[in-house]
Amino acid sequence: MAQAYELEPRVGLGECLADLAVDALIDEAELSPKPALVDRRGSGAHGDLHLGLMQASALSLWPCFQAMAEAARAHGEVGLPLRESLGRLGREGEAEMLRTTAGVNTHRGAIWALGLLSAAAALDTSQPQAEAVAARAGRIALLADRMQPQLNSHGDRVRRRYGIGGAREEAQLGFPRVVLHGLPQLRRSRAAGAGEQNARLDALLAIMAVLDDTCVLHRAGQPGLQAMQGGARAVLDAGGSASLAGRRALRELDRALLALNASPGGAADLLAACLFLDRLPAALGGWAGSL
Ligand SMILES: CC(C)(COP(=O)(O)OP(=O)(O)OC[C@H]1O[C@@H](n2cnc3c(N)ncnc32)[C@H](O[C@H]2O[C@H](COP(=O)(O)OP(=O)(O)OP(=O)(O)O)[C@@H](O)[C@H]2O)[C@@H]1O)[C@@H](O)C(=O)NCCC(=O)NCCS
Ligand SMILES: Nc1ncnc2[nH]cnc12
Repeated sequence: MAQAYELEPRVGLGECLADLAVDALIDEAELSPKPALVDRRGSGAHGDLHLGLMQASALSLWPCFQAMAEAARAHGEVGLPLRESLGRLGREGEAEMLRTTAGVNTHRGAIWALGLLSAAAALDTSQPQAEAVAARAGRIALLADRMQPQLNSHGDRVRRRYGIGGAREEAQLGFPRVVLHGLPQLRRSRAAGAGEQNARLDALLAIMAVLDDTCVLHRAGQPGLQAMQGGARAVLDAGGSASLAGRRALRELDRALLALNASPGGAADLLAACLFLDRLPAALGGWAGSL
């Protein structure tokens, strides 16, 4: 069963969306067993991350998501002023995350994805369906932030080396891996009777099977990306994480990615985006209030 979110009348829209975003991040972090990622079992392929840090990082981002939603309501439309407000708030959110984690990058991609989606959801509460919200987020992401400092990120280096789009393009296209792969798989697995945790694992695998994850490419190159995409497809083809054969294939995938030091951190962020979008219509149902 999907989690139910009900708005208390006194809770503001920004607070509601920040709750949804943080819940999605915490649910993603706690979901287990995820291949080579931080979960309840341990740190996966990460020497510098653990579950407590992921939870603390998620909680530290609540004010950032609330402020992004409020900025969207204040600006009232997709445009450069909103894009540049979100860029500034995103950079402040990153700084707060790094203060909380003593410099470890836990959720950079998640700030980007969930920040855009929170803003897009706040812009038009009468259209809370995943496709509409993701498309609106994409229109914001297409605008160039003139204040954006020159990047020399892992993602930037990998994009130039392999000619792939990365986190920015995923958003600009309206989050196709979430809307066309993760969400449909989440719903298919639920409908087939998989428990909620297995349905979420299947959604993660559906995203991994098609994502050019710059985190994996940076750590393990093309062999890592092929292992991630092919291994995730194999789990789903074997019957998904709720089946015995699928569980075996999932253990194989975990072992293969750990051996390659390949962590699908981008796919994990997009699973959180998927959970956020899945819950949004129920959370915003009948919303007629203001901030
Ligand atoms: C546009 C930005 C997202 C910057 O993107 P860019 O690609 O230039 O920078 P990165 O620093 O590499 O961050 C991108 C992160 O996005 C996730 N990701 C990867 N691939 C995809 C994909 N195909 N689609 C969507 N998302 C993707 C991924 O995040 C996760 O991995 C992080 C850990 O990565 P890394 O730091 O490389 O860590 P390690 O491998 O562990 O490093 P070492 O130990 O080896 O050192 C983790 O945080 C997960 O979240 C990518 O890392 C955007 O950030 C930006 O422009 N920001 C500026 C402010 C702004 O405008 N904000 C807007 C607010 S709405
Ligand atoms: N569970 C997780 N493990 C490692 N990196 C991540 N980035 C986002 N979620 C993550």
